[in-house]
Amino acid sequence: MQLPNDFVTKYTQLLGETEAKAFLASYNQPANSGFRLNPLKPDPKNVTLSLDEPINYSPYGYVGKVDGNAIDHVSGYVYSQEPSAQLVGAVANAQPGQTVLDLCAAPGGKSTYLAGAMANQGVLVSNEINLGRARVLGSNIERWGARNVIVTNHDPASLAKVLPEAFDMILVDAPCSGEGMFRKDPDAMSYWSLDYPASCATRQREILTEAIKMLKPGGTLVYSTCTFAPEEDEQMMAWLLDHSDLSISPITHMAGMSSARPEWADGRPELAGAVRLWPHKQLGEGHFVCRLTRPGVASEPAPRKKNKKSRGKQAAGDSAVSRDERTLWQDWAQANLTQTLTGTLTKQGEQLYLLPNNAPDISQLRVVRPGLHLGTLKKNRFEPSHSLATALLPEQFNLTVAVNDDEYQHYRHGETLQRPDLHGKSSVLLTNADKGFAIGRLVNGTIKNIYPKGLRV
Ligand SMILES: C[S@@+](CC[C@H](N)C(=O)[O-])C[C@H]1O[C@@H](n2cnc3c(N)ncnc32)[C@H](O)[C@@H]1O
Repeated sequence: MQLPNDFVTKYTQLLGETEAKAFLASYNQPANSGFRLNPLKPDPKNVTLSLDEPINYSPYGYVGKVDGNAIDHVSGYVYSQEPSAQLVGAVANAQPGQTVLDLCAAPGGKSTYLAGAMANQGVLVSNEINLGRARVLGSNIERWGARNVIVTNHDPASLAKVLPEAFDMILVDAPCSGEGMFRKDPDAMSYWSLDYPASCATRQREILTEAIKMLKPGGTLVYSTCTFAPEEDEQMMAWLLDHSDLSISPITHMAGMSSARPEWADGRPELAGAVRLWPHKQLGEGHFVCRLTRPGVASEPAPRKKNKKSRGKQAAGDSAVSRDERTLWQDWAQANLTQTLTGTLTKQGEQLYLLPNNAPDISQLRVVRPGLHLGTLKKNRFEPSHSLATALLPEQFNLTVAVNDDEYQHYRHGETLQRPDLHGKSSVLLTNADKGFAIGRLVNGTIKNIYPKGLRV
């Protein structure tokens, strides 16, 4: 790979001749692929991918390449994520019941990690500034089957205005100069110049300034990049220490991890508590991760104030859903599901969602996905959402239909399936290799295809 001359010179000066040689040579090696299993699934290891090469710092992580059309991927049993990116979720260590923000979240690698660790308890707000990318994030959250995720589309400053001190944990996986992406995406190199890290750093300071406003006292902030530039890594953390009450909470080292380099910033020793993953020292593209905590103890959240503007047309809250609409959903759920789902019904247009319990007030936010998508409210009829296929367990459906590999392909093409022995009309969960991947509509022996057009092959 032809690296920019300035890049070579910069890292030769920083690392010294010998280490720089190994580092720069790593760019001639192929990129590493990895994936994570989904702890939200009933039997997460039930996948056809090899689990022979676990990633030591990522409890559900393995080395290997995912096929996007395979049932493991389509059913949300696995998420493709290169090994070193998995350290971020591991360090964040999100807990069930927490209120968590992933501020720069698309396409969702870290958010799916956090959601898996939270076990559908608590609330994860996954925010993405770019609407197109926020929609991709929404569909990855859907495939992963997480039920407690609210996907928003905001710049950090406008989010901070609405959600001050709202989160126990905030992840800032910052937009960066992406020096760890060059192997995966050589085009990323075309943006690079000697000045590029400094311009990325300006944006990172803006993002962090807003992020810390949203952190509760006692909360944790995790900052990460996929670049090696000290301007965006150690120097950014030194700046944050000077501009906040946060302090670094050192990351315990495991094989392959290196300490961050205080001497590449202002030399303060605590910066060594952050971690660098280098491509010449471990299997992965490279990352910088730093965990910081805010002093204090979080107080109980203040009771929600009713917002005058949003009353009546509230985006969040049961009040937005009429009694008839609620009945449509409840009738469908009673006929097709074995368990009641908890949360607050909310709607966007004719789309019905289940907002997780204890969700922050989202009525002032631009929301792409307010929790679990339940389905579409039609006139006198409820159409279940595809999300239910990946978010619910097979035993939560009254009727599941196992399909073979050919039928799996056919259904994903948009074809109907035949089951002459099944009578009546109902919704069914379709499974392949015991994994729910789609909802179908049974009408007297025929399973009509309601697979979303955007997901068809
Ligand atoms: C490194 S990527 C995030 C990757 C993601 N966390 C994952 O694991 O899949 C950074 C994200 O920040 C977003 N971004 C760009 N400018 C931003 C800004 N000024 N404020 C917040 N986010 C921004 C980008 O659109 C991008 O999706």
